[in-house]
Amino acid sequence: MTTALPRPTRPTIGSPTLSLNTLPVSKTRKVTGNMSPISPTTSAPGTPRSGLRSPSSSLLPCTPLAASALPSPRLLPSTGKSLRKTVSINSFPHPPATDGRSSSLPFNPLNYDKPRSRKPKSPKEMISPTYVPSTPSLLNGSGDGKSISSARMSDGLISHSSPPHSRSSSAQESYSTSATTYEDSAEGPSSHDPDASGATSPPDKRSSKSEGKGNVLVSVRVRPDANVGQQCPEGEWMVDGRTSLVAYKGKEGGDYYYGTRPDGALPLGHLPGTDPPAPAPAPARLAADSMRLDNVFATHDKNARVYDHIAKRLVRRVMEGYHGTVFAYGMTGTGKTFSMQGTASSPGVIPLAITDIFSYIRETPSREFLLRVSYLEIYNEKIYDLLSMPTGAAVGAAVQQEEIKLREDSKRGVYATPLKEEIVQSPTQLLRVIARGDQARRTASTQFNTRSSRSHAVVQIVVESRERVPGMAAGGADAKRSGILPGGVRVSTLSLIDLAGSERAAESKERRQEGAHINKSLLTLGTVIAKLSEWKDKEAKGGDKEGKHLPYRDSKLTRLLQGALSGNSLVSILCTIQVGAAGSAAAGGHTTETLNTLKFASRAKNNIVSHAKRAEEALGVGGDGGARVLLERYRVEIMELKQQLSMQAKKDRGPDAGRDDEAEKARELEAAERHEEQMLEMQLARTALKERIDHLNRLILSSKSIGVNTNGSMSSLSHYARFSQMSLTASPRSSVVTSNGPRLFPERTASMTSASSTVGRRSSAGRRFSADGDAADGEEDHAGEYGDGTASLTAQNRALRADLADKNRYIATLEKRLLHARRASSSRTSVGFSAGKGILVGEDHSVAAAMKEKDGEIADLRARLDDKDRMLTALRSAARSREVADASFSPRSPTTQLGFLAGEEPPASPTSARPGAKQTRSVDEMNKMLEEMIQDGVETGHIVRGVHGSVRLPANRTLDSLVELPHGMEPLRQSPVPPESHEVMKCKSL
Ligand SMILES: Nc1ncnc2c1ncn2[C@@H]1O[C@H](COP(=O)(O)OP(=O)(O)OP(=O)(O)O)[C@@H](O)[C@H]1O
Repeated sequence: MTTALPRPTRPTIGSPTLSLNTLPVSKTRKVTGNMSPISPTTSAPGTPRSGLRSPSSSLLPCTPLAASALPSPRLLPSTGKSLRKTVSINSFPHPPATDGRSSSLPFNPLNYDKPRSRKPKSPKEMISPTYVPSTPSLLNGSGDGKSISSARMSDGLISHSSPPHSRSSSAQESYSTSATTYEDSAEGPSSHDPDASGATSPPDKRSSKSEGKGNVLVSVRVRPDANVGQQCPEGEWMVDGRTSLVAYKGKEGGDYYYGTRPDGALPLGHLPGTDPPAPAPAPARLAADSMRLDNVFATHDKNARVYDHIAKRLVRRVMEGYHGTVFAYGMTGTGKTFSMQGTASSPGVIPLAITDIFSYIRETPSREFLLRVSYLEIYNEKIYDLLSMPTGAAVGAAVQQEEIKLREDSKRGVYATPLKEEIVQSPTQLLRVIARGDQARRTASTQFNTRSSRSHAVVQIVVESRERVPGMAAGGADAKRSGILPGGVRVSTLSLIDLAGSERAAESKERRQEGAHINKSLLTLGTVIAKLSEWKDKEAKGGDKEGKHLPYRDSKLTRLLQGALSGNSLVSILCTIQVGAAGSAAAGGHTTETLNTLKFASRAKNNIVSHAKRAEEALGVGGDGGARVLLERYRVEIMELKQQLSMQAKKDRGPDAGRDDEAEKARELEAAERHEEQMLEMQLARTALKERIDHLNRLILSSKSIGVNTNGSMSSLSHYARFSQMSLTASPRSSVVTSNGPRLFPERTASMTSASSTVGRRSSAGRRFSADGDAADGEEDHAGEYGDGTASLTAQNRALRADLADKNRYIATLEKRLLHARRASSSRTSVGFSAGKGILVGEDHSVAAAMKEKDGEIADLRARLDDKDRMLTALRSAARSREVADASFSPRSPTTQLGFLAGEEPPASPTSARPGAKQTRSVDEMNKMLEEMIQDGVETGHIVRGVHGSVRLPANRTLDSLVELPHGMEPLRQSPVPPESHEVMKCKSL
């Protein structure tokens, strides 16, 4: 089945150390010193250029052969060594359809075939019905009391049948690692019993018993010799995977057996937690520390098989809450990196573990998980963060990094800090992170390995998990409502360590220095492990429980492994060796090293006693340990953020919504105000227009009233002429006053026309100063209504008063408008006037300009008002003079002689004066003055004298010409006359 891995997604949860994923770029490792980069030509066929490791094509499974059948000595390792290629995480192989492990095609994590479980080749291969590992262990299954259905294969390895549900690990995103699976039939796929001791017993009891001892797996893997093809090159060595036996029958070093004796009788060596084996008829030179190994992998065993036996169970336990450590130990070039990282066609422990981790997560919907990964190396006794290394750094360039130190606390044990941890959410993402670290790791060409790891590399995957409460994920609303919080968070760590290889003194100084550090740290590791038995004894006696006498601090490696070595972790050790026929390159000079490795394995198996316990569930985020529980921290953070969000949303809905409403209301209000303003403006404009019309009407009427009395005397004519002139003079001014309006109310142009028409019509009804010079009409008019002249003066006075009142009203209106405009904060809308155009609503005018204009208008109006006052005073005076004159000539009107117009002040001292003479004189003077004025007007052509003594404008003159007053007349203050006013005047004059 072809499946596709999901594309890596960026973590949605932030972390202080979270960084964006980067795609692996170059697969070549950074090399140090004189290391020569791997040549593409040295890559095994089918290996992608990414620098992935792949097995040599010449390395094929071999069958143990008799020493006599061993091939002849091979080339020197330096010349015939197989090449090392870095595992390309994102180019892992497509598991082949047949066995899933022999494809040489580059692996594409995004699309590969689901591998099939490996099946026994034939029934004959099953030679042993059941194999129960002798060491009780959570890792080999015996320790937890679970039955492991396993079958020994013809090659001596164990094959366990897979429970139906267990293969989900090889579903999407998984590699087949199924040579061995263990039965968890009692556990449902969704209920991985965290109790490692079995499903039939109360978890805690059983686990406390079983967790006490023997949780160390020690395995040996023999690397094939590239120069001998499929033939087993053991020579003095015998490797039997079937019986987990490695035996050396050397002439010099004696016989060493690791594993079951060749005769299959009894295991060799002492098993921890069991009675010492009965004295066996061991070979004479049986090594004292020889003992049974958990697994011996022959040269033809693939990485998947190795993983299945040494790490699969441990990974599962880690997912269940145990700390787990897997490390590869061995001489340089023996296959540690090959086993841990693997190749494109044969992924190693790390990628397979990652696959299983995510498979487990998929199989466990009842819990939620959070994974973070760090990757460090110990190089020359210094710790470097491989995830913080600058990518693309020059080969051998000094890496500037903050010094990473090891610290210890009661909950976390020993840990490196500051170390970048990346949260990962998919296998691809995790693999890429590790691939990035691999690129940064220091490698160099050595005598035995063209790409020798010059550092110990530690991948740490921290697994946080918590029981998922249905409907309450991440402390959601349901959780809050119900008040039930999800369970505590369990934190466990899987450490996958690829140690640098022990080696002899190298030629180059740099290599020697590196080698010295490597050897020293490995020696310290060996010493610590060797002393563990001593510590065990002391611990059993109640002393040195903390193992203070153990030299953990002698090297960074042992310090970092302290937790695992002291038993807090499940441990699986893979020791890699390379054996060869006597005299072969593989054997030559390496026997001692190989034997040392086996001794190390033996000691580790003997001495390391794990009492690993499942991690306690951390509740809350307090405390040292709790503070690192990101799952809990994030849950709390998410809750807080959700609260903030809801508060914010409320705020937004409340005040903001209120703000919106307010804004809406404000807008409406503004619009309403604007509308009101417009209406007011219109109203004002209408009012002003009406006032102007009324005013003009009054003026016309006034002009009638002051029309030259055709029945009267010349005095009367002169009076009327004079006043008519004044009135006419005033009329334009009055028109000017109202014609100032157009500047403010240009919309009245049309109305103005109408008004003018009205004026014109009315004028036609009673025109006095007809421009056409129709004297007859004028004289008829004069002869009519105002024959006596007295009434006309009174009427004129009244008209002037009305005009004054109009002006006052108009001023009040303008003031009101000005006030309103001042109140308005901005010049949002104003009704602009444009000559000849309609109302322009919405034009923006600056308030200041409008105010200034209005101020000017008001001042102008006030000035005109003054003019009116003066004119009124003059009229009063004239009226009085006339009345006095009338009284003096006509005894019929004694009452009017001293009469005053209503509201007029009486003469200052009517009784003291001699009215007769004075009044006669003043009337005469007045008549004289008027006559002079008329005469002036006639002489200058301003006025045409009619037949009956009436006056009119000449045909070619307009009212404008009347502005030029006859000599002696007091000129009234002139205001600018807009064109409209002339229009009006013209209309009037028509
Ligand atoms: N089991 C194996 N099958 C095929 N090839 C192997 C096996 N083990 C190792 N090799 C090859 O041997 C070479 C050296 O292996 P590797 O680099 O893993 O050794 P190492 O122990 O990590 O060395 P060092 O300690 O120097 O890093 C590589 O080219 C690798 O492909």
